Amino acid sequence: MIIGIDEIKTVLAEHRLLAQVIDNGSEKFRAVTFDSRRVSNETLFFCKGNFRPEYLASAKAAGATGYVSEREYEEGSELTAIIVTDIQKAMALIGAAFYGYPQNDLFIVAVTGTKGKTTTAYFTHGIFAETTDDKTALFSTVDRILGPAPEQQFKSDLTTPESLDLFHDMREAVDSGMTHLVMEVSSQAYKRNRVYGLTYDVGIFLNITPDHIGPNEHPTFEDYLLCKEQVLVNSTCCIINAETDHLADVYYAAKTSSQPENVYLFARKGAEIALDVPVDFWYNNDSETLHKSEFDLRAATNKAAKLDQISGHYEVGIAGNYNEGNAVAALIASALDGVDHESAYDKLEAVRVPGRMETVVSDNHGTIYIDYAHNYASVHALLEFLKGQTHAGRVIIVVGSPGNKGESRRAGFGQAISEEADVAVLTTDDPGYEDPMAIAKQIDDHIDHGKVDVIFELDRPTAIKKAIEMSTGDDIVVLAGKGEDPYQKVKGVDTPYPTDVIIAKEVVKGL
Ligand SMILES: CC(=O)N[C@H]1[C@@H](OP(=O)(O)OP(=O)(O)OC[C@H]2O[C@@H](n3ccc(=O)[nH]c3=O)[C@H](O)[C@@H]2O)O[C@H](CO)[C@@H](O)[C@@H]1O[C@H](C)C(=O)N[C@@H](C)C(=O)N[C@H](CCC(=O)O)C(=O)O
Ligand SMILES: Nc1ncnc2c1ncn2[C@@H]1O[C@H](COP(=O)(O)OP(=O)(O)OP(=O)(O)O)[C@@H](O)[C@H]1O
Repeated sequence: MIIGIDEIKTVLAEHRLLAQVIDNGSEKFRAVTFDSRRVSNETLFFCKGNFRPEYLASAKAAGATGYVSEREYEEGSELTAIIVTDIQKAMALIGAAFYGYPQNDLFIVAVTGTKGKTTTAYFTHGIFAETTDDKTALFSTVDRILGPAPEQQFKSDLTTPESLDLFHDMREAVDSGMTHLVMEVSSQAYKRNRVYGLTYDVGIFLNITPDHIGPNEHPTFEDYLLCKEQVLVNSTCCIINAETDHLADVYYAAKTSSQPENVYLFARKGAEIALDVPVDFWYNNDSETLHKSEFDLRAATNKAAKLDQISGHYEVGIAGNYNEGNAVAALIASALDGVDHESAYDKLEAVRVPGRMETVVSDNHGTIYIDYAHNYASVHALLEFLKGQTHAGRVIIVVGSPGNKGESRRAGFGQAISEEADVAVLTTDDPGYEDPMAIAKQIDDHIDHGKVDVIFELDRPTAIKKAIEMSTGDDIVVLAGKGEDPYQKVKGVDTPYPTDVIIAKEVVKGL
């Protein structure tokens, strides 16, 4: 790939981002990166985030011939300097141009929401994989799928990648024959302008509850909501869960860029809708067990009747009644691309998401559920669902909360535990640079000790062992928050961790 300085200047000027160009003769760039460790000859280097000038010196030594930055650096002397007013926006725009606007060759479904993004992305991907003959890429928190080769399928580091990585991966997907892309879009992606300028064919908004509010994420809930709504503002068609909090705000955001006939609302039958707009699709639970849910979906407006191929009966193979709503969103998205009912039905049943609702069964102790739930809404929904499904004795939960992010989760865990659990084993979950005991105590501060027994055990494998060993056959043991995450993030280092599932299986084997 190659990009010329004139194209860069035009792109930036059109978006009022160009402050100055100090031209040192570089006409073209053959690579773009924000990481000095990935520089090659004729690279355009981006100085962003917690950047240090020595990175630019390293980039220059490695062959960079130009840099983009919000200010001039001595370390970049002799390089062409492109000075911009917003580095993150500039990076997204230049990234799209450098990789030849790969988004134009993809039908893109973007999914956002506090909870259910990954599951909905997997449902949507499952349907499209079937109907496009596996020509659907996936950018999710768990996996990235860029093409058919094994090396094009790998674990993600971020939910929504940095813009240059995003457009690079889209280009690779297109060049590998992909026609569709399903991507999760985090609020942080908008906060950091990783997806600036990108538009989607379909945007899905699932729900919003307080989360990701803290020093490195969003300053306020309002900021979090605003960033999430940007997915709809940048989508041609919008799908909204009409049961979401702040529905009016979310709906008005969708209407800023989509005609009302392109905005679809769905809800569970009987739900009270907080806005006077017709719901396009209603779904109704037929039956649910700990292994699957069955539901019926009906089009309810003239607009929805045009997508009537998805009215019908469905089965999803991931337990948790909230997954029905996630599946409905995926069905509407697929209908907007003309997918027919039969193939959709078959695929939904088979879709699984690693680390969501996994089960380990023990003989004389409780059944163990491992789930990625990691805020108030998801822990509450999970525990309520499990209690409704089993005639359980006690609910024993093993849980921690990450350091340096999502600080509001700590109070949320305390609240959900007080409402739904009997015993809480407070432990470690990605403490970062914080003291895990201090985090555990903050969760404990929000637990009602009249209802819940609390045990502190910071070594997570030992916490899991204690929880399983104390359980009896009627109890439910829930290992929350890590799913199949194979690391504990400690002081900036991804420290290998066997996963909750493997630890639970080992404990059960040794009982
Ligand atoms: C707060 C935030 O979003 N930070 C992201 C941001 O960090 P940053 O720009 O400050 O980059 P940095 O890693 O500190 O390094 C600074 C710069 O120096 C460069 N560098 C560094 C070392 C070197 O030797 N040479 C060099 O050039 C780096 O490549 C980088 O460009 O850009 C980095 C990628 O370049 C991200 O890894 C990093 O995400 C951090 C790890 C993170 O935890 N992000 C979370 C909050 C996040 O984004 N989460 C959302 C999901 C949230 C949800 O569930 O809704 C997500 O989309 O994943
Ligand atoms: N629609 C929903 N409402 C409430 N809880 C949900 C919903 N969908 C899934 N969950 C719960 O949230 C957990 C995480 O689900 P999922 O990974 O799909 O969400 P996510 O939005 O991708 O999460 P994150 O942003 O934390 O990565 C699930 O394991 C489940 O417990």
